[in-house]
Amino acid sequence: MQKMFRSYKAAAAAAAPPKQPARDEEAKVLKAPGFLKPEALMRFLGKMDSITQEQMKIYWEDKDQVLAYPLAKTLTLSLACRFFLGIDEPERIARLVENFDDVTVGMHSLIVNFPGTIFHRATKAADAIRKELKTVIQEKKAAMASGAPMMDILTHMIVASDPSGQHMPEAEIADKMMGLLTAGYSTVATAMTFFMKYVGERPDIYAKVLAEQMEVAESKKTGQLLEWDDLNKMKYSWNVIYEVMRFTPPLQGTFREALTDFEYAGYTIPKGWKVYWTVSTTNMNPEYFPNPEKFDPSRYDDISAFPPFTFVPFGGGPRMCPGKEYARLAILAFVHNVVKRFKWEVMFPKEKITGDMMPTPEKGLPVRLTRR
Ligand code: HEM
Repeated sequence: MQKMFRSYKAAAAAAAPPKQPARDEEAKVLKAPGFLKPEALMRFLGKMDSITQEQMKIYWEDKDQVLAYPLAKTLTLSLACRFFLGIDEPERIARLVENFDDVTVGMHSLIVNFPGTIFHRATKAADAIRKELKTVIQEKKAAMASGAPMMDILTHMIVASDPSGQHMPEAEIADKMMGLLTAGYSTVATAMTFFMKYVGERPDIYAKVLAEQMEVAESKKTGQLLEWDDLNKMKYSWNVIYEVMRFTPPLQGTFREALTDFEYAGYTIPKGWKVYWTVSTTNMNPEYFPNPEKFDPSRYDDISAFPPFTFVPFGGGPRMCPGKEYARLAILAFVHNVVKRFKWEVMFPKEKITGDMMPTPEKGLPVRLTRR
Protein backbone atom coordinates (compact mmCIF):
# COMPACT_ATOMS: atom_id res chain seq x y z
CA MET A 1 0.00 0.00 0.00
CA GLN A 2 2.88 2.28 0.70
CA LYS A 3 3.97 1.69 -2.88
CA MET A 4 0.43 2.28 -4.10
CA PHE A 5 0.09 5.61 -2.41
CA ARG A 6 3.47 7.26 -2.65
CA SER A 7 2.86 9.21 -5.86
CA TYR A 8 -0.76 9.94 -4.96
CA LYS A 9 0.46 11.33 -1.67
CA ALA A 10 2.60 13.78 -3.56
CA ALA A 11 -0.45 14.86 -5.55
CA ALA A 12 -2.61 14.96 -2.46
CA ALA A 13 -0.15 16.94 -0.37
CA ALA A 14 -2.53 19.87 -0.34
CA ALA A 15 -5.22 17.88 1.41
CA ALA A 16 -3.21 15.51 3.55
CA PRO A 17 0.18 16.66 4.79
CA PRO A 18 2.79 13.92 4.22
CA LYS A 19 3.17 11.45 7.03
CA GLN A 20 6.05 9.17 7.92
CA PRO A 21 6.52 6.55 5.19
CA ALA A 22 4.49 3.42 5.98
CA ARG A 23 6.47 0.53 7.43
CA ASP A 24 7.31 -2.39 5.16
CA GLU A 25 5.25 -4.69 7.37
CA GLU A 26 2.23 -2.50 6.85
CA ALA A 27 2.71 -2.62 3.14
CA LYS A 28 2.57 -6.41 3.34
CA VAL A 29 -0.44 -6.34 5.62
CA LEU A 30 -2.41 -4.03 3.34
CA LYS A 31 -1.50 -5.74 0.11
CA ALA A 32 -2.18 -9.23 1.46
CA PRO A 33 -5.95 -9.32 0.80
CA GLY A 34 -5.35 -8.51 -2.89
CA PHE A 35 -8.63 -6.63 -2.66
CA LEU A 36 -8.31 -4.95 -6.03
CA LYS A 37 -7.39 -8.06 -7.99
CA PRO A 38 -9.98 -9.67 -10.29
CA GLU A 39 -10.27 -12.77 -8.06
CA ALA A 40 -11.43 -10.58 -5.18
CA LEU A 41 -13.51 -8.23 -7.31
CA MET A 42 -15.53 -11.06 -8.84
CA ARG A 43 -17.41 -11.36 -5.57
CA PHE A 44 -18.33 -7.67 -5.68
CA LEU A 45 -19.87 -7.52 -9.14
CA GLY A 46 -23.39 -8.76 -8.28
CA LYS A 47 -23.59 -6.32 -5.37
CA MET A 48 -22.27 -3.49 -7.58
CA ASP A 49 -25.04 -4.26 -10.04
CA SER A 50 -27.71 -4.29 -7.33
CA ILE A 51 -26.48 -1.00 -5.78
CA THR A 52 -26.49 0.58 -9.26
CA GLN A 53 -30.05 -0.68 -9.83
CA GLU A 54 -31.19 0.71 -6.47
CA GLN A 55 -29.72 4.11 -7.27
CA MET A 56 -31.37 4.12 -10.70
CA LYS A 57 -34.69 3.43 -8.97
CA ILE A 58 -34.24 6.22 -6.40
CA TYR A 59 -32.56 8.97 -8.42
CA TRP A 60 -33.14 8.31 -12.15
CA GLU A 61 -36.39 6.45 -12.83
CA ASP A 62 -39.55 8.60 -13.04
CA LYS A 63 -37.44 11.70 -13.76
CA ASP A 64 -37.64 13.65 -17.03
CA GLN A 65 -34.21 15.13 -16.50
CA VAL A 66 -31.30 14.56 -14.14
CA LEU A 67 -27.87 16.01 -13.41
CA ALA A 68 -25.59 13.19 -14.50
CA TYR A 69 -22.44 14.34 -12.71
CA PRO A 70 -23.71 14.61 -9.11
CA LEU A 71 -25.66 11.36 -9.54
CA ALA A 72 -22.59 9.57 -10.86
CA LYS A 73 -20.66 10.83 -7.82
CA THR A 74 -23.33 9.66 -5.40
CA LEU A 75 -23.25 6.24 -7.08
CA THR A 76 -19.46 5.88 -7.05
CA LEU A 77 -19.13 7.06 -3.47
CA SER A 78 -21.90 4.65 -2.41
CA LEU A 79 -20.01 1.82 -4.12
CA ALA A 80 -16.72 2.85 -2.56
CA CYS A 81 -18.27 3.26 0.91
CA ARG A 82 -19.84 -0.19 0.61
CA PHE A 83 -16.78 -2.05 -0.62
CA PHE A 84 -14.00 -0.11 1.10
CA LEU A 85 -15.71 0.79 4.38
CA GLY A 86 -18.74 -1.51 4.62
CA ILE A 87 -21.18 1.38 5.16
CA ASP A 88 -24.49 1.96 3.39
CA GLU A 89 -26.18 4.88 5.17
CA PRO A 90 -27.21 7.49 2.54
CA GLU A 91 -26.95 10.49 4.95
CA ARG A 92 -23.36 9.63 5.78
CA ILE A 93 -22.52 9.17 2.13
CA ALA A 94 -24.12 12.55 1.28
CA ARG A 95 -21.93 14.23 3.93
CA LEU A 96 -18.82 12.55 2.58
CA VAL A 97 -19.58 13.54 -1.06
CA GLU A 98 -19.40 17.21 -0.14
CA ASN A 99 -16.15 16.86 1.76
CA PHE A 100 -14.47 14.70 -0.87
CA ASP A 101 -15.24 17.29 -3.53
CA ASP A 102 -13.39 19.92 -1.50
CA VAL A 103 -10.41 17.59 -0.98
CA THR A 104 -10.24 16.79 -4.70
CA VAL A 105 -10.27 20.46 -5.70
CA GLY A 106 -7.61 21.20 -3.06
CA MET A 107 -5.20 18.63 -4.45
CA HIS A 108 -3.93 20.98 -7.12
CA SER A 109 -4.25 24.25 -5.28
CA LEU A 110 -1.58 26.58 -3.97
CA ILE A 111 -0.50 25.68 -0.44
CA VAL A 112 -1.81 28.85 1.15
CA ASN A 113 -3.54 28.01 4.40
CA PHE A 114 -5.78 30.74 5.68
CA PRO A 115 -9.57 31.07 5.75
CA GLY A 116 -11.05 31.58 2.30
CA THR A 117 -8.37 29.71 0.30
CA ILE A 118 -9.03 26.47 -1.59
CA PHE A 119 -6.24 24.79 0.34
CA HIS A 120 -7.75 25.81 3.67
CA ARG A 121 -11.16 24.45 2.64
CA ALA A 122 -9.53 21.18 1.51
CA THR A 123 -7.66 20.83 4.81
CA LYS A 124 -10.86 21.35 6.78
CA ALA A 125 -12.73 18.84 4.58
CA ALA A 126 -9.91 16.30 5.03
CA ASP A 127 -10.17 16.75 8.82
CA ALA A 128 -13.93 16.20 8.69
CA ILE A 129 -13.47 13.02 6.64
CA ARG A 130 -10.81 11.73 9.05
CA LYS A 131 -13.20 12.36 11.94
CA GLU A 132 -16.03 10.54 10.20
CA LEU A 133 -13.72 7.66 9.28
CA LYS A 134 -12.52 7.30 12.87
CA THR A 135 -16.15 6.97 13.97
CA VAL A 136 -16.69 4.33 11.28
CA ILE A 137 -13.60 2.45 12.52
CA GLN A 138 -14.86 2.47 16.11
CA GLU A 139 -18.32 1.28 15.05
CA LYS A 140 -16.74 -1.43 12.96
CA LYS A 141 -14.60 -2.63 15.85
CA ALA A 142 -17.71 -2.84 18.03
CA ALA A 143 -19.60 -4.76 15.33
CA MET A 144 -16.65 -7.13 14.87
CA ALA A 145 -16.55 -7.76 18.60
CA SER A 146 -20.17 -8.87 18.43
CA GLY A 147 -19.20 -11.40 15.75
CA ALA A 148 -20.97 -9.73 12.78
CA PRO A 149 -19.55 -10.98 9.42
CA MET A 150 -17.58 -8.30 7.52
CA MET A 151 -16.62 -8.13 3.86
CA ASP A 152 -14.77 -4.89 3.30
CA ILE A 153 -11.25 -3.51 3.06
CA LEU A 154 -11.47 -1.56 6.29
CA THR A 155 -12.04 -4.76 8.26
CA HIS A 156 -8.88 -6.23 6.75
CA MET A 157 -6.92 -3.18 7.86
CA ILE A 158 -8.32 -3.32 11.38
CA VAL A 159 -7.59 -6.99 11.97
CA ALA A 160 -4.21 -7.10 10.25
CA SER A 161 -1.12 -6.86 12.43
CA ASP A 162 2.59 -6.60 11.77
CA PRO A 163 5.01 -9.42 12.72
CA SER A 164 5.34 -7.99 16.24
CA GLY A 165 1.56 -8.21 16.70
CA GLN A 166 1.01 -4.42 16.45
CA HIS A 167 -2.21 -3.22 14.85
CA MET A 168 -2.23 -0.11 12.72
CA PRO A 169 -3.25 3.06 14.62
CA GLU A 170 -6.74 4.33 13.84
CA ALA A 171 -5.46 7.66 12.52
CA GLU A 172 -3.29 5.87 10.01
CA ILE A 173 -6.10 3.58 8.89
CA ALA A 174 -8.29 6.66 8.40
CA ASP A 175 -5.62 8.33 6.26
CA LYS A 176 -5.15 5.25 4.11
CA MET A 177 -8.88 4.85 3.60
CA MET A 178 -9.13 8.51 2.66
CA GLY A 179 -6.40 8.04 0.03
CA LEU A 180 -8.18 5.04 -1.44
CA LEU A 181 -11.58 6.74 -1.49
CA THR A 182 -10.14 9.93 -3.02
CA ALA A 183 -8.35 7.97 -5.75
CA GLY A 184 -11.30 5.76 -6.58
CA TYR A 185 -14.36 7.96 -6.40
CA SER A 186 -14.42 11.00 -8.67
CA THR A 187 -12.25 9.35 -11.35
CA VAL A 188 -14.89 6.67 -11.87
CA ALA A 189 -17.71 9.23 -11.66
CA THR A 190 -15.99 11.38 -14.30
CA ALA A 191 -15.72 8.47 -16.73
CA MET A 192 -19.44 7.69 -16.22
CA THR A 193 -20.42 11.35 -16.67
CA PHE A 194 -18.50 11.84 -19.89
CA PHE A 195 -19.91 8.55 -21.19
CA MET A 196 -23.32 10.19 -20.75
CA LYS A 197 -22.08 13.26 -22.62
CA TYR A 198 -20.32 11.72 -25.61
CA VAL A 199 -22.77 8.85 -26.10
CA GLY A 200 -25.74 11.18 -25.55
CA GLU A 201 -24.45 13.19 -28.50
CA ARG A 202 -23.94 10.15 -30.77
CA PRO A 203 -27.10 8.07 -31.41
CA ASP A 204 -25.12 5.67 -33.65
CA ILE A 205 -22.76 4.79 -30.80
CA TYR A 206 -25.62 4.60 -28.31
CA ALA A 207 -27.35 2.06 -30.63
CA LYS A 208 -24.26 -0.17 -30.69
CA VAL A 209 -23.76 -0.02 -26.93
CA LEU A 210 -27.45 -0.78 -26.42
CA ALA A 211 -27.31 -3.77 -28.78
CA GLU A 212 -24.33 -5.18 -26.88
CA GLN A 213 -25.90 -4.62 -23.47
CA MET A 214 -29.27 -6.06 -24.52
CA GLU A 215 -27.54 -9.21 -25.68
CA VAL A 216 -26.13 -9.55 -22.16
CA ALA A 217 -29.49 -8.66 -20.55
CA GLU A 218 -31.41 -11.14 -22.71
CA SER A 219 -29.00 -13.95 -21.84
CA LYS A 220 -29.98 -13.62 -18.17
CA LYS A 221 -32.94 -14.81 -16.13
CA THR A 222 -35.27 -12.22 -14.59
CA GLY A 223 -33.57 -10.63 -11.60
CA GLN A 224 -30.22 -12.33 -12.24
CA LEU A 225 -27.33 -10.00 -11.48
CA LEU A 226 -24.26 -9.35 -13.62
CA GLU A 227 -21.49 -11.93 -13.49
CA TRP A 228 -17.86 -11.87 -14.49
CA ASP A 229 -18.44 -13.58 -17.87
CA ASP A 230 -20.93 -10.87 -18.79
CA LEU A 231 -18.14 -8.27 -18.66
CA ASN A 232 -16.24 -10.17 -21.34
CA LYS A 233 -19.23 -9.63 -23.62
CA MET A 234 -19.00 -5.84 -23.18
CA LYS A 235 -15.96 -5.22 -25.36
CA TYR A 236 -17.51 -2.49 -27.49
CA SER A 237 -18.85 -0.67 -24.41
CA TRP A 238 -15.39 -0.71 -22.83
CA ASN A 239 -13.85 0.60 -26.07
CA VAL A 240 -16.35 3.45 -25.87
CA ILE A 241 -15.13 4.18 -22.33
CA TYR A 242 -11.53 4.18 -23.58
CA GLU A 243 -12.50 6.76 -26.17
CA VAL A 244 -14.36 8.76 -23.48
CA MET A 245 -11.16 8.76 -21.42
CA ARG A 246 -9.04 9.78 -24.42
CA PHE A 247 -11.25 12.82 -24.97
CA THR A 248 -11.56 13.62 -21.27
CA PRO A 249 -9.04 11.83 -19.03
CA PRO A 250 -10.55 11.52 -15.53
CA LEU A 251 -7.12 12.03 -13.99
CA GLN A 252 -4.88 14.48 -15.83
CA GLY A 253 -1.57 13.11 -14.62
CA THR A 254 0.56 12.75 -11.55
CA PHE A 255 4.07 13.07 -10.19
CA ARG A 256 7.29 11.15 -10.64
CA GLU A 257 10.73 11.75 -9.18
CA ALA A 258 13.66 11.98 -11.60
CA LEU A 259 16.02 9.08 -10.75
CA THR A 260 18.90 10.52 -12.78
CA ASP A 261 19.68 13.85 -14.48
CA PHE A 262 18.10 13.94 -17.94
CA GLU A 263 17.67 16.32 -20.88
CA TYR A 264 14.22 17.31 -22.09
CA ALA A 265 13.56 19.88 -24.84
CA GLY A 266 16.94 21.48 -24.20
CA TYR A 267 16.51 21.66 -20.40
CA THR A 268 18.36 19.60 -17.85
CA ILE A 269 16.08 18.04 -15.26
CA PRO A 270 18.21 17.26 -12.21
CA LYS A 271 17.99 14.01 -10.30
CA GLY A 272 15.53 14.25 -7.41
CA TRP A 273 13.25 16.83 -9.04
CA LYS A 274 9.52 16.16 -9.01
CA VAL A 275 8.17 16.00 -12.53
CA TYR A 276 4.53 16.02 -13.50
CA TRP A 277 3.53 13.76 -16.38
CA THR A 278 0.20 14.09 -18.15
CA VAL A 279 -2.16 11.53 -19.59
CA SER A 280 -3.28 13.73 -22.48
CA THR A 281 0.09 14.61 -24.04
CA THR A 282 -0.41 12.02 -26.79
CA ASN A 283 -4.21 11.74 -26.81
CA MET A 284 -4.69 14.02 -29.80
CA ASN A 285 -1.51 13.10 -31.67
CA PRO A 286 -2.52 11.95 -35.20
CA GLU A 287 0.54 9.72 -35.34
CA TYR A 288 -1.08 7.44 -32.76
CA PHE A 289 -4.74 8.41 -33.11
CA PRO A 290 -5.51 9.04 -36.79
CA ASN A 291 -8.22 11.65 -37.21
CA PRO A 292 -7.95 12.46 -33.50
CA GLU A 293 -11.01 14.74 -33.31
CA LYS A 294 -13.25 11.83 -34.32
CA PHE A 295 -14.88 9.89 -31.46
CA ASP A 296 -14.14 6.39 -32.72
CA PRO A 297 -14.21 3.42 -30.30
CA SER A 298 -13.06 1.03 -33.05
CA ARG A 299 -9.50 2.37 -32.66
CA TYR A 300 -9.16 0.06 -29.62
CA ASP A 301 -10.17 -3.11 -31.47
CA ASP A 302 -6.52 -4.07 -31.15
CA ILE A 303 -5.29 -2.14 -28.16
CA SER A 304 -1.98 -4.01 -28.14
CA ALA A 305 -1.10 -2.22 -31.40
CA PHE A 306 -0.56 1.09 -29.58
CA PRO A 307 3.09 1.97 -28.91
CA PRO A 308 3.85 1.86 -25.16
CA PHE A 309 2.90 4.96 -23.13
CA THR A 310 0.84 6.58 -25.88
CA PHE A 311 -2.57 5.86 -24.36
CA VAL A 312 -2.33 5.86 -20.59
CA PRO A 313 -5.66 6.76 -18.91
CA PHE A 314 -4.62 4.54 -15.98
CA GLY A 315 -0.95 5.53 -16.05
CA GLY A 316 1.83 3.09 -16.81
CA GLY A 317 4.75 1.17 -15.38
CA PRO A 318 5.01 -0.06 -11.80
CA ARG A 319 2.76 2.73 -10.44
CA MET A 320 -0.08 2.06 -12.86
CA CYS A 321 -3.50 2.53 -11.32
CA PRO A 322 -4.27 -0.49 -9.10
CA GLY A 323 -7.99 0.36 -9.25
CA LYS A 324 -8.32 -0.19 -13.02
CA GLU A 325 -10.30 -3.45 -12.71
CA TYR A 326 -12.52 -2.08 -9.96
CA ALA A 327 -13.21 0.93 -12.21
CA ARG A 328 -14.04 -1.34 -15.15
CA LEU A 329 -16.60 -3.23 -13.07
CA ALA A 330 -18.26 -0.13 -11.67
CA ILE A 331 -18.37 1.68 -15.03
CA LEU A 332 -19.67 -1.29 -17.01
CA ALA A 333 -22.36 -2.01 -14.38
CA PHE A 334 -23.44 1.63 -14.78
CA VAL A 335 -23.38 1.48 -18.60
CA HIS A 336 -25.43 -1.73 -18.54
CA ASN A 337 -28.09 -0.26 -16.28
CA VAL A 338 -28.35 3.18 -17.83
CA VAL A 339 -28.64 2.15 -21.50
CA LYS A 340 -31.09 -0.65 -20.67
CA ARG A 341 -33.45 1.88 -19.08
CA PHE A 342 -33.02 5.13 -20.99
CA LYS A 343 -32.25 7.07 -24.09
CA TRP A 344 -31.00 10.53 -23.25
CA GLU A 345 -30.23 13.88 -24.71
CA VAL A 346 -27.49 16.22 -23.45
CA MET A 347 -29.29 19.48 -22.67
CA PHE A 348 -26.32 21.85 -23.09
CA PRO A 349 -23.85 20.34 -25.57
CA LYS A 350 -21.61 23.38 -25.16
CA GLU A 351 -21.65 23.25 -21.35
CA LYS A 352 -18.38 24.59 -19.99
CA ILE A 353 -15.99 22.04 -18.48
CA THR A 354 -14.04 23.45 -15.55
CA GLY A 355 -11.42 22.03 -13.20
CA ASP A 356 -7.77 21.21 -13.73
CA MET A 357 -7.45 18.05 -11.66
CA MET A 358 -10.87 16.58 -12.38
CA PRO A 359 -12.84 17.79 -15.42
CA THR A 360 -16.20 19.04 -14.14
CA PRO A 361 -19.25 20.05 -16.21
CA GLU A 362 -20.20 23.46 -14.88
CA LYS A 363 -23.95 22.76 -14.68
CA GLY A 364 -23.54 19.11 -13.60
CA LEU A 365 -24.36 17.78 -17.10
CA PRO A 366 -28.16 17.97 -17.23
CA VAL A 367 -29.60 15.24 -19.48
CA ARG A 368 -33.19 14.73 -20.65
CA LEU A 369 -34.24 11.12 -20.14
CA THR A 370 -36.65 9.03 -22.19
CA ARG A 371 -37.69 5.64 -20.78
CA ARG A 372 -36.99 2.82 -23.26
C1 HEM B 1 -11.71 5.60 -14.38
C2 HEM B 1 -11.15 5.46 -13.18
C3 HEM B 1 -9.72 5.72 -12.86
C4 HEM B 1 -8.76 6.36 -13.59
C5 HEM B 1 -8.88 6.99 -14.98
C6 HEM B 1 -7.55 6.32 -12.79
C7 HEM B 1 -6.34 6.86 -13.20
C8 HEM B 1 -5.18 6.77 -12.47
C9 HEM B 1 -3.90 7.28 -12.90
C10 HEM B 1 -3.62 7.97 -14.23
C11 HEM B 1 -3.02 7.03 -11.92
C12 HEM B 1 -1.52 7.36 -11.93
C13 HEM B 1 -0.79 6.13 -12.38
C14 HEM B 1 0.68 6.33 -12.58
O1 HEM B 1 1.29 7.12 -11.82
O2 HEM B 1 1.25 5.68 -13.50
C15 HEM B 1 -3.72 6.37 -10.84
C16 HEM B 1 -3.13 5.95 -9.66
C17 HEM B 1 -3.82 5.37 -8.62
N1 HEM B 1 -5.14 4.98 -8.61
FE1 HEM B 1 -6.44 5.24 -10.13
N2 HEM B 1 -7.79 5.68 -11.61
C18 HEM B 1 -9.11 5.29 -11.60
C19 HEM B 1 -9.76 4.59 -10.61
C20 HEM B 1 -9.20 4.17 -9.43
C21 HEM B 1 -9.86 3.40 -8.41
C22 HEM B 1 -11.30 2.90 -8.51
C23 HEM B 1 -8.98 3.23 -7.38
C24 HEM B 1 -9.15 2.49 -6.07
C25 HEM B 1 -9.98 1.50 -5.92
C26 HEM B 1 -7.75 3.88 -7.75
C27 HEM B 1 -6.63 3.91 -6.97
C28 HEM B 1 -5.43 4.44 -7.38
C29 HEM B 1 -4.25 4.48 -6.54
C30 HEM B 1 -4.15 3.98 -5.11
C31 HEM B 1 -3.24 5.06 -7.31
C32 HEM B 1 -1.79 5.32 -6.91
C33 HEM B 1 -0.92 4.21 -7.47
C34 HEM B 1 0.57 4.37 -7.13
O3 HEM B 1 1.04 5.48 -6.93
O4 HEM B 1 1.27 3.32 -7.07
N3 HEM B 1 -7.92 4.43 -9.00
N4 HEM B 1 -5.02 6.22 -11.20
